[in-house]
Amino acid sequence: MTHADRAPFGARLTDVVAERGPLCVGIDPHPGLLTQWGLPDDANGLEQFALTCVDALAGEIAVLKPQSAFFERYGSKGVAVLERVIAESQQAGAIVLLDVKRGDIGSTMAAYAAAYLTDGSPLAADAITLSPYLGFGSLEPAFQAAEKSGRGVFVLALTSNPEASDVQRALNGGRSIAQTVVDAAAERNAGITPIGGIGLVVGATIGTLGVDLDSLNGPVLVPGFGAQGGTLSDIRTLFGKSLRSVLPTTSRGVLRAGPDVFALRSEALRTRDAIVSAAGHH
Ligand SMILES: O=C(O)c1cc(=O)[nH]c(=O)n1[C@@H]1O[C@H](COP(=O)(O)O)[C@@H](O)[C@H]1O
Repeated sequence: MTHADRAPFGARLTDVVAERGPLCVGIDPHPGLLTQWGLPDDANGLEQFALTCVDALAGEIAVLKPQSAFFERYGSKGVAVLERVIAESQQAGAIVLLDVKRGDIGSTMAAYAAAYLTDGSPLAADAITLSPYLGFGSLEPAFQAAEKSGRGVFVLALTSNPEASDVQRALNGGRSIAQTVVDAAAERNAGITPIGGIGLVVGATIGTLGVDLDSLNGPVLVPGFGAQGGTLSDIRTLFGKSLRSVLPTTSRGVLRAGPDVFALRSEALRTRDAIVSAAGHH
């Protein structure tokens, strides 16, 4: 598929979530998980792990989120596995959100956009994660490449780690940094139906939301439930009426059910069903 016939990301995400339910599963091949699955901590073990995840999940789960670092640590062989994970997951109908958390000066950002958000690149995914630490505006080349090709981005706003609040909750002219990220994303998503392609990342573990997401008009990726201690009830409390655009994501919480393909798939489906009933979705 080329950018000419790919629908905008917000529409594609909305459709796949309507069909498959609101869940993203992270493909995070931790060395400890490889061991638990009886696999060697090398590129062959990585390949078996990652392709088992694709086999179990890509035909059923709306979004898969491979975490790049766990592939990069095996060098070029690991990156080759990541390329297969992206291509084979897309073929099975999943949206692939490549978790790379990029952010750099504009001209270098253009090179990241060419690598991850442009047709013809072997690492092009449907969306990537971005860090706004160099300023939201520095991410512009990624926004443009994504918009042009029916792809999306998820910008870190309130991350799930305990160190996050020093920076993200700091005030800038009376608004928190996180709120400035929300507002800048909202401005770019305004008027797009059903939703815009600039998503945000807001952790399930953050305690209180403290930002106003009402005008975002974009998806919210919510990591941190499961292995990091966040619960579905935390998600419901945090997002209340904006719950419809929330996409919970979990990695270890599902991956620990492997290596059996059926056990892995049923744990993912069980998680998805729990989200659907907690949210009163669909
Ligand atoms: O962008 C992310 O995906 C992300 C943002 C965040 O605030 N917290 C967070 O945990 N993540 C990622 O989400 C995944 C969480 O994995 P588990 O804790 O195993 O569910 C990891 O790949 C993290 O890198």
